[in-house]
Amino acid sequence: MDTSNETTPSNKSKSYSFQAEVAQLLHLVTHSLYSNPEIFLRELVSNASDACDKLRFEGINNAALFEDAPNLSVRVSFDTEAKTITITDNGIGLSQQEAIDNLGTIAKSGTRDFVSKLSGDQKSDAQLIGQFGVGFYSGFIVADKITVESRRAGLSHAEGVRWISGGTGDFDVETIDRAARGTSITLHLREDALEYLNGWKLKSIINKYSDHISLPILMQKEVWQESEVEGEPGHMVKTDEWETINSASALWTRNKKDITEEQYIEFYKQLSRDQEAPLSWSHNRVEGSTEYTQLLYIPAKAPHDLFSRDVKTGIKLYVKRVFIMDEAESLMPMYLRFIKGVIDSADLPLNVSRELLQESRDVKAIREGNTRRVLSMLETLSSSTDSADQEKYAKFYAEFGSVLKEGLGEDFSNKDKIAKLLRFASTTHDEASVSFADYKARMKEGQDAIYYITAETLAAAKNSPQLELFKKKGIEVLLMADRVDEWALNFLNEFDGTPLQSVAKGAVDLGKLQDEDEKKAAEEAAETFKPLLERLSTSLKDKAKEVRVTTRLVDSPACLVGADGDMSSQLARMLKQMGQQAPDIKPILEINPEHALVKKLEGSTTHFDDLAHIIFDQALLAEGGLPEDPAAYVKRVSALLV
Ligand SMILES: Nc1ncnc2c1ncn2[C@@H]1O[C@H](COP(=O)(O)OP(=O)(O)OP(=O)(O)O)[C@@H](O)[C@H]1O
Repeated sequence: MDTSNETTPSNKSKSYSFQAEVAQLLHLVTHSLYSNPEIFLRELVSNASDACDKLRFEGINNAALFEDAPNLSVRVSFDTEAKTITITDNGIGLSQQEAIDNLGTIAKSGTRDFVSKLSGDQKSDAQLIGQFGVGFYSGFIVADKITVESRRAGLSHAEGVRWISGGTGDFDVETIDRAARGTSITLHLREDALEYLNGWKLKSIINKYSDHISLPILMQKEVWQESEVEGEPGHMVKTDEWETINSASALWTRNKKDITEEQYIEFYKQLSRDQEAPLSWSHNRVEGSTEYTQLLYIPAKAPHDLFSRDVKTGIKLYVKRVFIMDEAESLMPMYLRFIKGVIDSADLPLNVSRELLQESRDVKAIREGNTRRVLSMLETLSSSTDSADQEKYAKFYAEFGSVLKEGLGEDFSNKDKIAKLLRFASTTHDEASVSFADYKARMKEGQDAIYYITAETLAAAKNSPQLELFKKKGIEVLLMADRVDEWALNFLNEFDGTPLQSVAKGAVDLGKLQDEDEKKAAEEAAETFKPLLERLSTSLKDKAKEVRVTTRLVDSPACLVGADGDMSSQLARMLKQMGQQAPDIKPILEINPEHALVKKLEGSTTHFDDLAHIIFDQALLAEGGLPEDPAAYVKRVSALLV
C-alpha cells in the first residue's frame, strides 16, 4: 500500500488509493458486461467461510478468540428499502491495517500475474475474469458501493474498522466501535442488480454454489402473507427466525452415494478456482493404521504457473474437519502438484505445523496413499476402451504429461507405473499417443531395444539424420521433444525387461537387425577410410571427440552422436540456456562413407579444412544446434559457392 496516497477527507476517516492492479481490475469488473454476475455471492460466502476456518485454526492455541460466540456461521440478509445485501460472518475478522492491506492490494502473485495478462479488450478480458473469479472485488459486479465493517478476533470493541469504497480509485477507512467479532460486507446494489433483493433468488444461488460449505449459512425465514387489502396479491415477509439453507456438512464427509456429480464438480470449482469441470475424481475413506478421507481431482487444464519455481501443490489439509492449511506440499509428490483436493486426517494433531508434517509417519502414509490413488486413476483412464475416457486421457496428457515425466526421477518406487502412463510420438505416429507397451507390441523380430531420439522440436527429431537407417529398415523410433524427456529418460533404462536405447548415443548397434554383410561392409569402410578419418580428426580436433565411419546414415553425409554415458548436446544446450552449469561436451562426428560429399572429401587437397568444418557445422545444424562461429561457417560456404 502506498501510504503517500493518504488524504484526510474528515476527522474520522482516511482515504487511500487502491494499488494500480486493483484499480485496473475494478475498472474491468464494473465496466465489462459480466457474463455471470451471481458468482459475487459465491465469492463472498467463500471468503466468509475462509475467515471462520482461520478463526478455528487460530483458536486451537488460543480459545479466548472465540469470545462468547463459539458457533461459527455465515448470515446472508437483504433490505429492499435500502437496496442492500449483507453477508456477515463471525470468523477471524480484520484489523484496520489488515483491511487496508487486504482490501486495497492484490496479495496473491497468481492474481497479479493474471491482471497483468489483461489486454484492455473488454470482451476477452471479461471472459478471462469470468474464468478466474476475482474474490472480494466481485462484489462490485452488482454494487456501486461496498461497506465492510469488521473487528478482528482478540481486539477490543473500540478497535473495529469501517471500510467504504465506490469501486473506483480509492477507499475510506475509519475506526468504529463494533461489538460483534468478524466481518459484515454490505453491498449497495446498482439499479441494474435489484433482482437480487429476493430471498428465493439468493437461496437458490447459495444452494447452487455454496451448498458444500461446512458452516451453516443462515437466512431469515420468510412466510407468505396475504394482503390486507382485498383483491391485492400477498407477499413474503421476513420473520425473526434464522434458518440454515445449506447442507452445512463438508462435502467430503458425506457418503459418496449422497453426492451428485454436479456437487462434486461445483466443489472442485470452488476449491481450485478453475471454471472448467475436472476430468476425473476419486473420493475414499481410507482405513487402517492411518485413517483419513481423500477427495482428489484431476483438473482438465494446467494452471499458468505449473512450471514456475514457487508453484505449490493443490491439497488442502483438514484434521477432523478443521481446516489446517492450503498447499500442503508434504501430502503429494511434486510431479503430481497439479492434483487438487482435500485430505481430512483423523490422526494428526490439530496444531500440526508444516515442519512437523514433513517428519510425520502418518503424513508419509497419506502421501503414499495419495500417489497410489492418483496413479491408479490415471491408469484406469489411460487403459479404458471407452472413447470418452481415451479423449480425457489425451487431454490430460497434453496438459500434464511433462510434469508426470518428472516422476521418473522423483519417485523411484513408482517408476514402472509412471512409465506405463507415458505417451510419445514416433516415426509412425505423429500424435503423442504411443506407449512403451504399444511400441513393444510392434517391435520387429530380432529387435531387442526400444529406440528413441531426443531433439529440441518434434520436426527436428523426425528429420534427424540419425533416423535414416531405422527408416530404411522400417524400425519405429520414439520421438521425444519435450524439454524434460532427456533428463527423465536418464532414470529409465528399460521398460518391462526391454532396454531403452537412444539412437543418438554410442555406436549403432542394431544387433540381430543388421545382417552380416552390412557389418562386414562397415568394417571394411572403416579400414579404407582410416587416412581420411585421421585427417578429419586433426582438422576438427577442437570440435569433435572422435571421427568415425557409420552405417546409420543413408542420405546425409554426417551426423553428431554422443559417447555412451555423456550428456547429450541438447541437454547441455538446454542447461546453458537456463543459466545452469553444463560440461563442455565434444560430440563424435560420424560420416557416411557412401555419401558423395564424403567421397569428394577423400580426394580433396585444396579446401579440405574448410570442408571438414562445414560438414561438422552442418551436422550440428541438422540436430537443431548452431555453429559455434556462424560467421566463419557462412564465409566458408560462400567461398565454396563462388
Ligand atoms: N469475510 C472476511 N473476513 C476476513 N477477511 C476477509 C474477508 N473477506 C476478505 N478478507 C480478506 O481479504 C483478502 C482478499 O480477499 P479476496 O477474496 O480478494 O482474495 P483471497 O480470498 O485471498 O483470494 P481468492 O478469493 O482468489 O481465494 C483475503 O485474503 C482476506 O485476508
